[in-house]
Amino acid sequence: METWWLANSTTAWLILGPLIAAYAPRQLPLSFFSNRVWRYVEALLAFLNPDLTVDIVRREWDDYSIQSSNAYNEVKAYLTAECSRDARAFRAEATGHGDKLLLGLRLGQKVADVYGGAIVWWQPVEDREDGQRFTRRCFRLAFHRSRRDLVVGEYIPHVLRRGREALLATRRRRLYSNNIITDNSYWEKVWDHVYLDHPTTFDTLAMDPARKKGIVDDLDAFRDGREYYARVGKPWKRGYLLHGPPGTGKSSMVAAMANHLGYDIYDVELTVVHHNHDLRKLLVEITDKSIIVIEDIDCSLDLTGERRRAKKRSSSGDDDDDKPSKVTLSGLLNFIDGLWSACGKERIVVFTTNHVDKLDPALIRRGRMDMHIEMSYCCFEAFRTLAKNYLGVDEHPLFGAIRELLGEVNMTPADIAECLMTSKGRGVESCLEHLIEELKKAKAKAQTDEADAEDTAAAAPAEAAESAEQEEKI
Ligand SMILES: Nc1ncnc2c1ncn2[C@@H]1O[C@H](COP(=O)(O)OP(=O)(O)OP(=O)(O)O)[C@@H](O)[C@H]1O
Repeated sequence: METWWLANSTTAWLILGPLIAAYAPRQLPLSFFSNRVWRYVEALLAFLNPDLTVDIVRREWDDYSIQSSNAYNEVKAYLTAECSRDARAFRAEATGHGDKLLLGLRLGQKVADVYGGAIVWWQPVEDREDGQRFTRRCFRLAFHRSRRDLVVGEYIPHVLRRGREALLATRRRRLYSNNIITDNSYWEKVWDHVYLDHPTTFDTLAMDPARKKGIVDDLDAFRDGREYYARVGKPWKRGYLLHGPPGTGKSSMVAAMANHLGYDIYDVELTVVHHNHDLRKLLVEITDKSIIVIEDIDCSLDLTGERRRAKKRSSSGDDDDDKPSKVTLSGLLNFIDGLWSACGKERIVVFTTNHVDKLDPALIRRGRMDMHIEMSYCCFEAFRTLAKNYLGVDEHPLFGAIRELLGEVNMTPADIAECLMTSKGRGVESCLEHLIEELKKAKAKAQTDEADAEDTAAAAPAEAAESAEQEEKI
């Protein structure tokens, strides 16, 4: 009899237990049970369903913002590297390295992991919380409640650390560009990306070697500066202003920086960002270890005009002036040192311009743009790098003539690279001779332009006097 009762009650609990655990209301009115009875019920429920779960969500959001989660990507990388062998259903992704595919867990696929003697379960799931309009994707971690301290205190940090390492090892760097943001795009993708395969490195970038070394050292100090930035209480961010004529290598410098540091590039096209608050949407989606670039910043927005307009408004007392529909200087300054300082780390911002004198000093003051780098016309040392890149030579008897001409004439590295490319296949000597011809032509043109300018300057007072005389007669 006793055995029968035990068998039947055990079977009943095995069937009913999970149902009670799943459906029992969490907050029954306390008046219904005495405290003590309720505690027994809680203990029973815990006994029947002792697992705890933690969701690592892909995107974190509150009522006002949405943010990609680094932790989600790290968990994904960890599971792909360490646990996917036991899975049966996969999701394949291109690695970008040859024909290899990376196999990740498919939605719903459960895998086990063992750590410190504890078994935990991972499952990628998609669900919708009560009251939420949108489904959310997450990795759900389940473990026995007795392992809570081990899992939360040691296992999760271990997973994130290993995931970060796996991401770094398999990562293909990306070049992001921003989409047009509409009012509906709160939940849409604000960045698109392609994989970054730019060949420029600091070895192939043509510029004065001492200045190049200064920049590389500065980048290295930044990359290794986690503790330094924490100690001095500054956000781990750095700003570079690249200025110089077209074709001197500003974009190439950004690519070299990204290749050197192993960072992604976020290329911000400000002309399609219609409001200051849209910059915020872009910013919160940017991942750490990235370079944010705004090219030709002087052309991207009326940075000088906004201050003038502000002055005019305050003098006329007209606050209801039509608001600028585009990003303003103050919006951009907030972007750089407001929110920008408050979230994310290990980020670099780069502005490029052909006209540094047009920029508002507030935008480029030290602290916002920490290092101003002038990209200038090709010097002889820079030419040597180009000769090595394009012709594969370190020395040549014609280098002397080229050195002399480069001291007298301004030619951009882009123009020199073009000369060396167009004469490809003709042999080194012939290439260099072609370049010398081009340099001589450029020198002759510069001399003619200078003479013309002098003539115009000399003629100007005589012309002014003549027109004044005519005005007097009238
Ligand atoms: N310093 C340089 N070192 C090596 N190559 C260079 C350099 N400058 C220019 N080039 C060559 O010229 C091309 C154009 O250069 P790049 O776009 O980097 O110049 P830029 O200063 O950004 O020009 P722009 O102001 O017009 O955008 C590059 O693809 C590269 O081949």
